Amino acid sequence: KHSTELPDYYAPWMKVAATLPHLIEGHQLRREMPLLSTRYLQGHRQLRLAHLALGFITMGYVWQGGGRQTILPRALAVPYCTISELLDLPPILVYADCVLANWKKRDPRGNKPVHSAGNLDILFSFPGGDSNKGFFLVSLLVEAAAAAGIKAIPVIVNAILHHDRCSLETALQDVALSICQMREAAHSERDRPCSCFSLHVFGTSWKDNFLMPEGLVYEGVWDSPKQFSGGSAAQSSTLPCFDVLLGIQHSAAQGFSAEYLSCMRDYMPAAHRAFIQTLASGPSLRQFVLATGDAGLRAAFNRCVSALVDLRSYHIQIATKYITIPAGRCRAEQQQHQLGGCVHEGTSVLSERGTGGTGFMRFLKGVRDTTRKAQLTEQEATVPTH
Ligand code: HEM
Repeated sequence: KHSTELPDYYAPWMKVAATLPHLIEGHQLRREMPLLSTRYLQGHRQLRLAHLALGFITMGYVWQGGGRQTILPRALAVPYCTISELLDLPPILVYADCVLANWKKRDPRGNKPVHSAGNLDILFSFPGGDSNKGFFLVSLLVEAAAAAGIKAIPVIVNAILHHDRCSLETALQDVALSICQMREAAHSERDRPCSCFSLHVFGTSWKDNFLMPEGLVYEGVWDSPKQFSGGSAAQSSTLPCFDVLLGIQHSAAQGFSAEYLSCMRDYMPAAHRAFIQTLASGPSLRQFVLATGDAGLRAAFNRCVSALVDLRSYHIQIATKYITIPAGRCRAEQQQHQLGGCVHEGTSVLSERGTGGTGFMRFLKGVRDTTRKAQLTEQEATVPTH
């Protein structure tokens, strides 16, 4: 069962996390908080919920003043790092927190399917109201659409091991359909108010960030400051799973993409990481399809690749709509009015974010173009593979 509540003992965390936008806007997020033990947290789901709540509080605390806060107080740092170690996740808000764990059913007893947006709500958010809620829920629906494709992966591996072409073709169709449905899930939510702007401020890294060149001091945990990357959908394990399945390697001409993407794996839940590693060390689907010389299988494989190219092309459009355009608008506003306030103070952080300001477009297009090159051609199929 998905956890949306912690034992009463943790009410101080849950209360602060639930009122975070209000506290940040009023600059009321302060150091004072009781140092709570982590020993009353039971099981993986409660640990994940606690990691989510402390992640939101930490990001709010650090960025409410535009990055002037470089020490995370002991009462936050100690339990946060203990929980992070138990989960094998870094002590920063990750995608697996703010998207995968950050939801509840509006009507828990109702009959509406959980995947319907109308029945979903988020647990925690940053200032920016419905806009960052939109980002979390859109991403969650895209993840839900990927589930059928991920479930087809073990079927594919088994089919390769047993030379079962028929099951393989059906499972590849399931993967292609699921990737198409990820795109549709993102598209169907296009009218939802969604700006990643506030998320890009409050989800910012303290790694390679000029505002916090040393990183963040986790008081009472480590003697020296630590650097970690902020939450990004690049930490989703869905597309890396499909990349590995289809033998798409983002290393070729793009050392930069490869390094960033492989670094993002450290921000995924341990089980997701392990799944991707196991898949990478298993039999090669690509080699198997080539070796069979079966045109039907090749077409099914290529439909998966095309669906992934379409998804990445659409993703480029949404990144433009939700990041490039709002960030440009905000910078222009800033120049005109010299605005203050925490969100605007954080604008400069944007240019240093993730893959680096406008550089992310080049990165996203490069990744999409490498995906396109993974199409199997008839000539390739006739070249002996060993
Ligand atoms: C409003 C929605 C979204 C926006 C604005 C957005 C924006 C971006 C940006 C700017 C990057 C560059 C890397 C970075 O800065 O960290 C990125 C990378 C990435 N995003 Fe998104 N993203 C969105 C939704 C999603 C969703 C829902 C998924 C998948 C479930 C996703 C998957 C990825 C992946 C896998 C990468 C790495 C590049 C790749 O493999 O194509 N994104 N995204």
